[in-house]
Amino acid sequence: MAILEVSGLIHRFPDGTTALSGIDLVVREGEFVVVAGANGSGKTTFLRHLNALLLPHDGRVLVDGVSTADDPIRARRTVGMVFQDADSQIVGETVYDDVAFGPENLGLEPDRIHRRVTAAMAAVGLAGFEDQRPHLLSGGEKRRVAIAGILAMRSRVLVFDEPFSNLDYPGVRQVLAQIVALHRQGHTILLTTHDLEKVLAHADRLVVISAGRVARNGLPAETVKGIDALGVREPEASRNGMPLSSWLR
Ligand SMILES: Nc1ncnc2c1ncn2[C@@H]1O[C@H](COP(=O)(O)OP(=O)(O)OP(=O)(O)O)[C@@H](O)[C@H]1O
Repeated sequence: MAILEVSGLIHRFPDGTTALSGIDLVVREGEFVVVAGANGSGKTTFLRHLNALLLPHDGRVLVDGVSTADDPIRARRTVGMVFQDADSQIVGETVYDDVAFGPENLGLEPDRIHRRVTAAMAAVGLAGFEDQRPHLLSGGEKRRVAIAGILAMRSRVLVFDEPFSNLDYPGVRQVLAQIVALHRQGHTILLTTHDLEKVLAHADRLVVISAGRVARNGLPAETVKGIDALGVREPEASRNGMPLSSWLR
């Protein structure tokens, strides 16, 4: 069953830049899709359409069968987004308040909010951080706070824009392990990265965007071959004819 159906999606910015020039993509519930592409190819603009932060100028984006233009609130509840810049996503004075922000906006009762926040924080390994100030956490911890925030919303689709940027090796491993665990629990995952080496072994599909269009779409091990021509580095293992390996092993 398709949870996301994008067809003929066009996005133009007010200055005339056409960032997306006809994206077609279907994502099934429970899939793990990696979206790659050179700088400026349109990845972030595309992701922002999935939870109705942007709306199509032409074409359509269906989330669980409903157009984002018709019901943006529903799209925002279904699709949770972890932005590249973790600081821009912090809204609470404490980690607890920050994670509680989403469920509070859903209008849930305090008891339910508390249960959801506690469960989400435990799931990302942040139990005990409740009273800390989010701005003072490390980059990896901030990203885990953002992940807890979308878990507390019970988002079925989790979208990560460059989740490994600015993280050290343990930080990458922690966030990657978190994403892989969420996929195993049944969440649909979409993730952009310039560093396919870290994640491709876990993905069901690789989609490459070039000049605002889907240039490639298929099984990771096949689709990644010769990808350099589209401005994305082919992992060393793939170049050498070896199976894709994971940073978690
Ligand atoms: N607010 C904006 N106004 C005008 N043009 C924009 C705006 N935001 C992005 N663009 C342009 O739209 C195109 C797609 O940008 P986008 O950020 O989606 O690319 P990206 O693939 O995510 O790039 P990166 O890998 O650098 O993050 C680029 O040409 C970019 O310059």
